[in-house]
Amino acid sequence: MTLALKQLTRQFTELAALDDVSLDIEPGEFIALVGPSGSGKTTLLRILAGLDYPDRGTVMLNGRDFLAANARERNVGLVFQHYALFRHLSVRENIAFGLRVRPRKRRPPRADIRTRVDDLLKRVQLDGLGDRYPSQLSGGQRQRVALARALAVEPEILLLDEPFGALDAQVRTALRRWLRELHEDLGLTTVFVTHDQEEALELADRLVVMNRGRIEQVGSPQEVYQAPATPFVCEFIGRTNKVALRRDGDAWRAGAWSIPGPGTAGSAVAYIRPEHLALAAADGGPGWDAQLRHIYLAGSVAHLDVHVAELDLSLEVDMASDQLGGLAPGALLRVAPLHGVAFADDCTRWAWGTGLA
Ligand SMILES: Nc1ncnc2c1ncn2[C@@H]1O[C@H](COP(=O)(O)OP(=O)(O)OP(=O)(O)O)[C@@H](O)[C@H]1O
Repeated sequence: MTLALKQLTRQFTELAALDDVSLDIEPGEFIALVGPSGSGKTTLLRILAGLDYPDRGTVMLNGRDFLAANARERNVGLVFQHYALFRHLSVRENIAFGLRVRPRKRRPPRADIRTRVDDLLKRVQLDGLGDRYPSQLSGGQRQRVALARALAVEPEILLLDEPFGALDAQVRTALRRWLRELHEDLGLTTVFVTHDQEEALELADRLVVMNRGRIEQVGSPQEVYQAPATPFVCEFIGRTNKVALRRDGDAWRAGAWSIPGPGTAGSAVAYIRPEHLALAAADGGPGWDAQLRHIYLAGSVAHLDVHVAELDLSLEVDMASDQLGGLAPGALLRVAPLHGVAFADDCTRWAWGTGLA
């Protein structure tokens, strides 16, 4: 039941909202669409939902034209960021709506609808609130009702656009784990739009990173994080340090540190994750002399701001808080990149260190 998107293009203005997007979504997959505002995520979701149509391209499901089916026939569940509930219906009635409006032949008996609504209320942790009206709920509770309503019709494909955008961090974390379990329990195929990278990295089987209507990279969270395919992905997913390199014989050099690398271009940029910078006492090994400026403690992780005078560059180094020892601002250190990827001016990409591709 692969959902095969081929060369989708959607043009509202001169700049295409979707530009030649192709993607195969496998049954049971949890896909996260990530990208900056305006990159085309919602447009893609709306096309899958049957709320919009591409100017070019196809979507096939089991070899059948998915775009030819109307929104109801597609068997998708939808939750948008501001997906209004019916204000004049109670929570129960909202959840039951999709079942009640079915043609008589496909409509479950009343008692079954009641049982299913009870079950969904429990699943979204709103049992006891079924008789309230949307105006009597918090924003987060309303989104959970919207989710329950989308699930009531037992969709095969669940489409979610920033469903937890309105929730506070703790509830959000709890709900996303719950959503992942639900996705597995119900055997759903889920496409999830989020601005929150951490959410995407934690939840998804595969991330689709979008930029200006195009797909920059598709891969598992680990692939996208550890082996970003483009400079955009390096900067958009996770945090990274950027170090300018120049060609030096067979190597690429930044001050006292150099790495081998291909290409004939004159300059390049290395992208190094904060946790891939190692700190050591100043012993003259490969790396840079640096001074520790600040330590920002964030629970189990410490973010260190170190300054490399020879590059006139501040770098962010992450380490486990319990490894800090006696480190204090002002300390003189040696900083050495362990892994990273680099892109030369002519777009040649290479990785160094272990565990990267
Ligand atoms: N109905 C429309 N008419 C004109 N332009 C539109 C329309 N819908 C979307 N766009 C434009 O298409 C581009 C992609 O929009 P889209 O909503 O898909 O982005 P997004 O990645 O979902 O952004 P966000 O994260 O802010 O929701 C934007 O430049 C947007 O302004």
